[in-house]
Amino acid sequence: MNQRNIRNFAIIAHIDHGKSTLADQIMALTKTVSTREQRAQLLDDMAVEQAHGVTVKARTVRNYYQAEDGQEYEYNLIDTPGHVDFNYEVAKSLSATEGAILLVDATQGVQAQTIANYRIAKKHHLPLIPVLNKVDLASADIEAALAGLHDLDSAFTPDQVLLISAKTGQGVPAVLEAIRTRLPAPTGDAAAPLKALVFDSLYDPYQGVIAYVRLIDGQLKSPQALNLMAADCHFTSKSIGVMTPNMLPQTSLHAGDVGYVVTGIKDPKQIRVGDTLTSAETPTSQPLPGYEPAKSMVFAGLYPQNNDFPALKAAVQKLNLNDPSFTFVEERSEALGVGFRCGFLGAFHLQIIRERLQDEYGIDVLTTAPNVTYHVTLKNGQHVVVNNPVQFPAFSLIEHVEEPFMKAEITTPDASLNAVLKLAEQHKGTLIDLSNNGELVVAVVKIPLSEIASHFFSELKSVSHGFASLNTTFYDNEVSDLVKVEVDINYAPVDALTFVVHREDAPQMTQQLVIGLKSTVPRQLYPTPVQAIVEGKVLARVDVPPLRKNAAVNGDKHSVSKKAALLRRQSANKRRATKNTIKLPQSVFNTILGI
Ligand SMILES: Nc1nc2c(ncn2[C@@H]2O[C@H](COP(=O)(O)OP(=O)(O)OP(=O)(O)O)[C@@H](O)[C@H]2O)c(=O)[nH]1
Repeated sequence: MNQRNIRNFAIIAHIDHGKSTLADQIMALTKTVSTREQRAQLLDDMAVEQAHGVTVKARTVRNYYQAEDGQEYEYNLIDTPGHVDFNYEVAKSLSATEGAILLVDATQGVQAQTIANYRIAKKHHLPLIPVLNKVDLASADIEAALAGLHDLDSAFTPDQVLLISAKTGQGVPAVLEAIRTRLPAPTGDAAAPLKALVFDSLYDPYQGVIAYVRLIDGQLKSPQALNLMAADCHFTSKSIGVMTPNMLPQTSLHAGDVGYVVTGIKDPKQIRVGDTLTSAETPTSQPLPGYEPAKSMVFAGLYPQNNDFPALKAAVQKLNLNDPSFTFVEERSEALGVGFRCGFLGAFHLQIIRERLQDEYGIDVLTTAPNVTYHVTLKNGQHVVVNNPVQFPAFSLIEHVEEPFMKAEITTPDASLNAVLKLAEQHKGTLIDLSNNGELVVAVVKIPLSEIASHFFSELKSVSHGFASLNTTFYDNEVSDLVKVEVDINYAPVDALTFVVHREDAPQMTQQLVIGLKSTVPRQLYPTPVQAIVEGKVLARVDVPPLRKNAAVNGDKHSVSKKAALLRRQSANKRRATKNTIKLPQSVFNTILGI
């Protein structure tokens, strides 16, 4: 196809504003998928996506559009995720496009994630088509939403904004026309040496690594001798093609096209998203700038449930190829054996990775409590960076500890502002700015990342009746009063239960933890003490009751000799048990995730 007739675009929006529904509607209108194939949310086909109703991975689909000018156009659509944890995917998708549709739900107007995505697009200098969705709903407030868009960008005047219902299809043909008339065609040089951006990849058990590429210059054929420039990895393509959304083989791809390359490479480590693909014989002189690696914010240990570490390792490597935004290094825990310490973009990302390991690779993992990165300055002046609570230095050696703080932009209706600010305060947030954007208030709060890493987002949704939205960026590392909590079960420390908390929260959290552990630690023949220890002192303790009645307590009904025999047996068991460790089920480790 002539480059003039190609448009590469993405749809960006706040979570649930209707991106996937619009993508499905575009595929239906361009007859990319036949009605027989049509099923709601074609693009969100990953099991985790259907379970949570959100897009996790960006997708690519080629559509052919018969425009009003009588010509046929190639529309390469890249669907992007909407959750805060996946901003990284959005930036990756956008770098493969020449423009985007900025979709806003008319019942909610501009939200935090709309603003964040808008800024990412502007950073890439991408032209945007503003679109208001869900105008079919009675609760749609078009006037207010138009005003919000105009506040966001003065170029978004009401006559520029398209009104649609992605659900009924109303107004969607005008969006298809706007893509052609308002977004530019790619401008690569088809005669120049091949230069393509690898913007995504996945691992196929039969074909090896499949790379998704955007051709900037030149042509791609198959088989062709190719090179990944940053990795200096030479290979010969097995086949090439486009996504419709299923893989459709092609004989060639040209500058401006988006497609896939079956590389045949079996080692996932060889391919990095952001790398430049070129011809091995006539390489391009200048590689593309590539991506900045994503910064891990939340860390947790992942261990195989069934001790099958090699299987976990293979799965983690393959999954990392498809989602390079999580990091992993091997670690060993006394309680759990060999596993990985992984870094994630946020707590939701951790949950998604865990579920993908289970859905896509059949691997059940044990996870430890998530933590952030601590910067510890020791009394001897040494500086230590801690990503694993077990390595948190002894309290007697510590001068001070710094932890990451985030700048959280919370966009909320005026009515829930008080509840939202109270919640932020409970989580040690301090208000640094408050401004109005129409009906909405934007509160900017400085808050420790550790406080928002697990449940903050859902609490925020609940105090604001679902209306508040959150966008976070790194603020600074600042000094906090933090302590390490160690947990002993039957007097033996369980390293995987170690965590770091703010000193003021330690009494309440350790109490909650031991109460939780009382019902999850498997009962033994003798009472099992569970202790939470902070700086050498036991802060909280429970005894897990024995499987059988305790002779020492319930001895009345027995004769003296029977009682003595029972006591002897129980203490012998106890002596043995301090050496053997009790096998702990996942529920024990979940207790810590729940508090
Ligand atoms: N009434 C109405 N509902 C819509 C419309 N567009 C989308 N929806 C509904 O809104 C919900 C969210 O739509 P999705 O397309 O999944 O939203 P999304 O933006 O892709 O969500 P994420 O991928 O999670 O960011 C779904 O229940 C849709 O059926 C519309 O035009 N009208």
